[in-house]
Amino acid sequence: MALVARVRALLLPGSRLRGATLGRAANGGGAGARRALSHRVLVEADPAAGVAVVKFRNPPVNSLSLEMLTELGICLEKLENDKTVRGIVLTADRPGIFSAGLDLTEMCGRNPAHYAEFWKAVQELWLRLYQSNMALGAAINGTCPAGGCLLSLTCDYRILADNPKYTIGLNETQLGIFAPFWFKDTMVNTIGHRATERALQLGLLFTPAEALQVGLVDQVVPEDQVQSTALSVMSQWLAIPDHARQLTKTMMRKATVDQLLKHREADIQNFVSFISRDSIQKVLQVYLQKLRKKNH
Ligand SMILES: CCCCC/C=C\C/C=C\CCC/C=C/C(=O)SCCNC(=O)CCNC(=O)[C@H](O)C(C)(C)COP(=O)(O)OP(=O)(O)OC[C@H]1O[C@@H](n2cnc3c(N)ncnc32)[C@H](O)[C@@H]1OP(=O)(O)O
Repeated sequence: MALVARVRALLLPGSRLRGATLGRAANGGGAGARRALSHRVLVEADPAAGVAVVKFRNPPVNSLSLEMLTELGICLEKLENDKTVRGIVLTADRPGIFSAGLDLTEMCGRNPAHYAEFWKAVQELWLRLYQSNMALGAAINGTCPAGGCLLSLTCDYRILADNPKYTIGLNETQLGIFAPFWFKDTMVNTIGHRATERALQLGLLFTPAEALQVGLVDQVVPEDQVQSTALSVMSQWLAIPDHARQLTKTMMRKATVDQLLKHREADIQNFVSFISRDSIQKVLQVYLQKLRKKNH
């Protein structure tokens, strides 16, 4: 059975995320707040506010492995079907690393079928987030490179913790790979063409001050206020009638979404043949070894 189907089977039947019946929170949250948990994602829902906080908990670095992409996708699907939820805030369960981006071990030393399955899952999560009818906010409480940055860019707004260690950007070229067209389009839609061209060619990771200046994030706040600020900004988004906000969002994002939908299969094939090249495998392995050497 493909991994997506396996995780789905694991999560759906007896899952604590099943249906709309999330458990009541043991602590924290408003009256009636509910808490649910899959292996890698914690959901804290506050039906009174109409908001769910989705927390990444995939140690050590919240990398987007196939399992993580799948679990996150299933959680989002459930929340989208929950009539009490109108907005979602994405954040890391533990401050320090929002997400280290795509899991490099999924792109190294595997076979073409695995690369295709992985890339399809990346596309699916992006499509789910970028087309979501929910208002989406990112409470970025840690470093946020590459795929982590992409996740935050799918949201309607971004709040970043004021810590110079928490850099954000699409740094793919620094690894010797590059951001595909729909990563690029998502950034262009946020900060414009020229700033994206510079950021992507140089693989820039922006400090909070730089990210604010270029418009990659909307607000930089003290570290202990990231989630509360994201929730308070969410109340502004939810003050707008849903249908009007959703139609506007669709109008703004449709052309970008359509590009990927139109070229989805070709994009998978391009990824597989690019990532399978010996030269690309070599640079990824060297990069991973460098990361690992730090710790051994
Ligand atoms: C011609 C047609 C072409 C068509 C083209 C189509 C597609 C284009 C091709 C490819 C597109 C790919 C797009 C890729 C997107 C990505 O997201 S790539 C991932 C980029 N991420 C990074 O560069 C971040 C790397 N990590 C770090 O910089 C640091 O780990 C950190 C996040 C700053 C955290 O630092 P620290 O707290 O010090 O933790 P460690 O560095 O010690 O890491 C702990 C362990 O975690 C492992 N790890 C870190 N990041 C990743 C990762 N992304 N994936 C997998 N594993 C990761 C690290 O190796 C450590 O492991 P050990 O415990 O030492 O074994």
